[in-house]
Amino acid sequence: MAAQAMRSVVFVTGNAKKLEEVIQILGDAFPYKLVSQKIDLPEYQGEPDDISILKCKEAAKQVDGPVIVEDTCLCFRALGDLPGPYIKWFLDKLKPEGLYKMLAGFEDKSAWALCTFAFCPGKEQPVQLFRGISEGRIVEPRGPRDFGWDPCFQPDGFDKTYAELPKEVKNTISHRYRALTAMSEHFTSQAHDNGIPESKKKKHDE
Ligand SMILES: O=P(O)(O)OP(=O)(O)OP(=O)(O)OC[C@H]1O[C@@H](n2cnc3c(O)ncnc32)[C@H](O)[C@@H]1O
Ligand SMILES: [Mg+2]
Repeated sequence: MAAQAMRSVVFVTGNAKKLEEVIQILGDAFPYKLVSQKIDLPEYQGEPDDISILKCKEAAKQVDGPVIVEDTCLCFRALGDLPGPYIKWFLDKLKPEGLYKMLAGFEDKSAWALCTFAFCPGKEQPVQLFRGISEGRIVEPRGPRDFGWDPCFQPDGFDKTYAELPKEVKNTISHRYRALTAMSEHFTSQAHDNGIPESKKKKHDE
């Protein structure tokens, strides 16, 4: 099938590392051509679902076409799930060391990462959400510093932080992997329902 016959969708993010992981995780397992656009969307406040919906609607307005956005929260149980959607600012000011120290007075170091992908087919259209969660705990930072709070998040079942784990491992267990799997499955079954045979859905480079 010719590449131009494939519908494309714009992934809007200002975060190059997110984009890198999304491309690595999706591979060709997505029935749309993913095009990226770097736009720094507003950091909304509120509940994660509401934030993702607002963010996606704004992206659809700016792009004026089908878009995907993603929002990531890091929630500390001892802190009533904060910083949650505000993790970006906490990380920016405190760095991974400070995130770890925030829990010094608490026995419970457990945390969970939530990734929400939001899809909107166009301006003024409804938004669909796809979520993925990874459970873990906040530890003294270890490993490379190239992506956000990875050095201080140790996923359950592993003795390494996200930063220490090989990318191929993080990308098969992460909050982002789980959310992308949910989104991919949805669109793949939708493409199937629309009568596009399985063999044509994935082989878009032929
Ligand atoms: O333009 P967008 O897509 O919003 O990119 P962003 O960097 O602003 O991202 P968020 O608003 O979702 O804020 C999440 C924060 O958590 C960081 N982050 C997101 N996913 C991460 C991951 O898998 N590992 C470590 N840090 C991550 C990210 O760098 C931000 O500081
Ligand atoms: Mg953001």
